[in-house]
Amino acid sequence: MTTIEFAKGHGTGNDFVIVPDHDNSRPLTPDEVSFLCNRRTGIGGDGLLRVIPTAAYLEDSDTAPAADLTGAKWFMDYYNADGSVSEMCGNGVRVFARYLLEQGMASGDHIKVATRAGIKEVRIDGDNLVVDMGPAEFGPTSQASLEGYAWPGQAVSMGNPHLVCHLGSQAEVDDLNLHTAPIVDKRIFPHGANVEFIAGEAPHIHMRVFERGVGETASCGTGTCAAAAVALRHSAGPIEPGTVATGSCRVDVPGGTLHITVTAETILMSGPALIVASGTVRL
Ligand SMILES: N[C@@H](CCC[C@H](N)C(=O)O)C(=O)O
Repeated sequence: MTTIEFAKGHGTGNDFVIVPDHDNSRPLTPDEVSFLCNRRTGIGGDGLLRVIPTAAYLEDSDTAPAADLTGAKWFMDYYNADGSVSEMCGNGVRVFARYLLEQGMASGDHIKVATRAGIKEVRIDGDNLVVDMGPAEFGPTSQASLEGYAWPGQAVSMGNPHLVCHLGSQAEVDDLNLHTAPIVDKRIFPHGANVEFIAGEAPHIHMRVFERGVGETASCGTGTCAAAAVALRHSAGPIEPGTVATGSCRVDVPGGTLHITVTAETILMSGPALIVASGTVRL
C-alpha cells in the first residue's frame, strides 16, 4: 500500500482531486483514479488533476503533443472520474492555476498551464481566473437522444468534444433526467461527447451538462464555452460561413455562473476556483 498527498478543489461545483507528483514518479492507473474520485470510498471528484512537470510529460508521452508545450512549467494531467483521459478541462485549468499559486509553484497575475490541448494562459482577476481557451471549432449538426426523445444539436470542439442542444425553455432543461447518458452519433463522436442542454438566448443562457466519463456535473468550463459560442451564433442570425459570432454571454449552471467572451480569435472564460482541502490518502 502506498500513501500519496492530495488536495481537493472546485470551480463552480465541478470538483477535482489534485495529486501533485513533482518528479512524475507515481503514475496513476485508471482504477486508482476512479477510486480517488469515488464519493463513497475515496476522496470524491468529477475528475483528477495530476500536477507534473511539462518536461516529464513530454519525455514519457508516446503521442506527439497537440502543440508546443515547452513555454509552461507545469502540465495538467487530467482524468475523468471513470479513469479515462480527456484533452481538456476548463474548470480544471482554473483550479490547477489556483493550486499552483497557493503552493508557491507559480506567481504573478499570468500563469501558463500545459494541457493535452496546448498551453492555456490564465489571468488572475481578483477572485476570478480568466482562461484563454482558444477558439471553438464548429462541426456538423447532429442529435442527442434520451428516454425516447431526440434533440438537434451542434457539434463543437473546445479541444474536447461537445454537442450543444438548444431547448425551448429552462423548464425543459430542468426537467431532463440526466441520470443516464444521452446517446450521440458514434460516426461524429467516435470517442463520445460531453452533451450540453441550454435554454435562453445570448447574452444570458442556462445550461445543464452530461459529461463524458463522469455523468451530470454541476458545471463544465469547456461546455460553457461551446454553449456560449452556439448561443451567440444563434442570436446573430445568418452569418457568413467561417465567420465567428462575437460577444459576451453569461452561462448559469447548477453550480454557479461563468462569463464567456467570444472574440474573432479566441474564447475567454472567467470564473472562480477554490482549493478546499488537502491531506494524504492510501492507495
Ligand atoms: N469538466 C470539464 C470537462 C472535463 C472533460 C470531459 N468530461 C471530457 O471527457 O471531455 C470542463 O470544465 O471543461
